[in-house]
Amino acid sequence: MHTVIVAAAVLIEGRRVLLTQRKAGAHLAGSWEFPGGKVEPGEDPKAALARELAEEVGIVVRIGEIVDVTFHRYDDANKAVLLLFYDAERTTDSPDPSAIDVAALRWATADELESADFPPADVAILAKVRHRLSCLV
Ligand SMILES: Nc1nc2c([nH]c(=O)n2[C@@H]2O[C@H](COP(=O)(O)OP(=O)(O)OP(=O)(O)O)[C@@H](O)[C@H]2O)c(=O)[nH]1
Repeated sequence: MHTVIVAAAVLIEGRRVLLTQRKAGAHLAGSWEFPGGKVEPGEDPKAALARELAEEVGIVVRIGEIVDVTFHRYDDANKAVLLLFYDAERTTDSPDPSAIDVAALRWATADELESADFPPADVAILAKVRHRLSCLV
């Protein structure tokens, strides 16, 4: 089994976090997730994340601190993922996000983050994001 390194964004604006939905035919199709994707060999994970956000939802971001790191084995897909979750913020001149290479996107409140809608690897990050959103005034 091989391990894939994945970088994903925690992008919060106005008490909501940006989520994307996986496309039909992909691993975990239909799941909601934190936008991001695979880090290519030799690529800086932060640069990979900025690239993925531009490709998938057309936004320009600054990548901040690491929020969480998770390891999860997907036996059904015969792969494991090392997920690097980073804070991200849109630059002031960034376009609004649009669903360019994802099935859909939405801005979710803390109450809307249902673990069942997300990949099993996201349990810990969901708890952190829920907590963070509920602390915002
Ligand atoms: N972006 C993102 N990926 C996640 C999250 N949680 C999680 O388990 N993943 C997994 O991390 C991998 C992300 O890589 P990707 O988006 O480039 O995956 P992919 O479908 O192109 O992979 P494939 O080419 O192996 O089928 C997927 O297996 C995805 O299920 C998350 O919150 N955000």
